[in-house]
Amino acid sequence: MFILDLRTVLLLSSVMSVLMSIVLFSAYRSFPSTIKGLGWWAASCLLMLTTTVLFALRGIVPESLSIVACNLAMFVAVGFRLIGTQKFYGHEPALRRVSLIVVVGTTGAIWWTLQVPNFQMRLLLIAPLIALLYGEQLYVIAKTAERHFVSYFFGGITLIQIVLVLMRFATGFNDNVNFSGFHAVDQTLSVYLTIYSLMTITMAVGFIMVATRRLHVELARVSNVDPLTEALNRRAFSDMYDNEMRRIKRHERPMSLIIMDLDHFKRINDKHGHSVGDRVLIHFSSTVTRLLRETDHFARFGGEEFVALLPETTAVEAQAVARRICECLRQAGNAEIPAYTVSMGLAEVTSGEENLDSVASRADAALYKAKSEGRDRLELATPLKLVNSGSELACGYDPILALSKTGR
Ligand SMILES: Nc1nc2c(ncn2[C@@H]2O[C@H](COP(=O)(O)OP(=O)(O)OP(=O)(O)O)[C@@H](O)[C@H]2O)c(=O)[nH]1
Repeated sequence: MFILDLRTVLLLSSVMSVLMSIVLFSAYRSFPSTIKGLGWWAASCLLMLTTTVLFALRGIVPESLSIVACNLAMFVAVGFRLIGTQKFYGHEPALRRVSLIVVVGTTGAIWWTLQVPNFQMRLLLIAPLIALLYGEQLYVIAKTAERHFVSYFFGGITLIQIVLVLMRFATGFNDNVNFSGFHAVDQTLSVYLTIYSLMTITMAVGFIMVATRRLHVELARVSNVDPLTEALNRRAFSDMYDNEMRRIKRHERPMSLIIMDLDHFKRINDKHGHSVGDRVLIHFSSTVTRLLRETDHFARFGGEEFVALLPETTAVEAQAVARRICECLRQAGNAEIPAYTVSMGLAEVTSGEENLDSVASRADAALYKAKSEGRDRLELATPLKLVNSGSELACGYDPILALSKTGR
């Protein structure tokens, strides 16, 4: 009959658990503090190691250690996995629920080990409690994790853990179920414990995979956004522009680019200080982001100059957006920041051949005009074909709309 040498399996699983917890602790120390939960996961790996070692010592050390302490370590380890997962995905950690389950489970383990020894009852109590903890972990992953391979992997392992624990629970209804030591391990239990050991390691791999993926996403985000305003930076915006250009070539729908420059920003800095100036920039960025569509792109080009790209939007439609932004800003002044205004230059992009520099310089010229015409207004850039035609119109502007201070 095929019986695995369980002590060897448990020894290997212990070594792997140590290695995994070292990897997770090192990630915990070196990953950005915005990635939460890693310390809990690392601690859970060490506790799982304790569980495995105590289990392997059955028959050698007293049952209060090899059974009661072993179950306590397992409850705390699975609880830590749940808390780590909740913290990782930004949920409130269920500390009370986990503590309650640990207390109930451990009390049951003490009672049915030391007072009224009963393996079957112990199993029927402990297995569903562990399944509950894993169930909540699966719920958090399903509800919050991004749709990506690593999340499916992590969710999949958690689901397998639940199935394993429930299968173990089902064996509790078999009156012959027992564990009388490593000398008398039957095939089913041997396979179950081997899979369980493997799952312990696989779960740690899952932690590392989701944490690494989060680090990747975080780094990509940091390298794409301006740290003060969280708007895109110029490089990321340029990539977005190239993507939208490809779309224009396919669908031939125009898009609009608006360059925005805060008015007399130097005065705000001089009068209220740099930190208030920074707050104005943050306020401006969040206001515009709120007023744009999710498919629009918004970037800070430097200083107090910003740019918005509105795909599938004509100049006429973009003017309505610009008007909304100007109106919103005029009502912005409060105790935190002074009232401020913005000037804008708008260029419509109709050709899939026009590069960002060319559109931006047309919009910039319109912006310059808005500034010289009194600020707090929008000017429309000369269409590309007129710029290139060499006609009289090529050096002039055709301001379809200049927003007055009343927004009309
Ligand atoms: N607080 C703060 N100020 C900045 C930042 N970046 C640039 N500035 C300041 O923005 C000001 C821009 O001033 P100017 O280019 O003269 O423009 P302006 O005063 O807005 O005048 P107009 O654009 O003509 O209306 C400068 O004083 C810069 O120091 C920043 O990140 N934070």
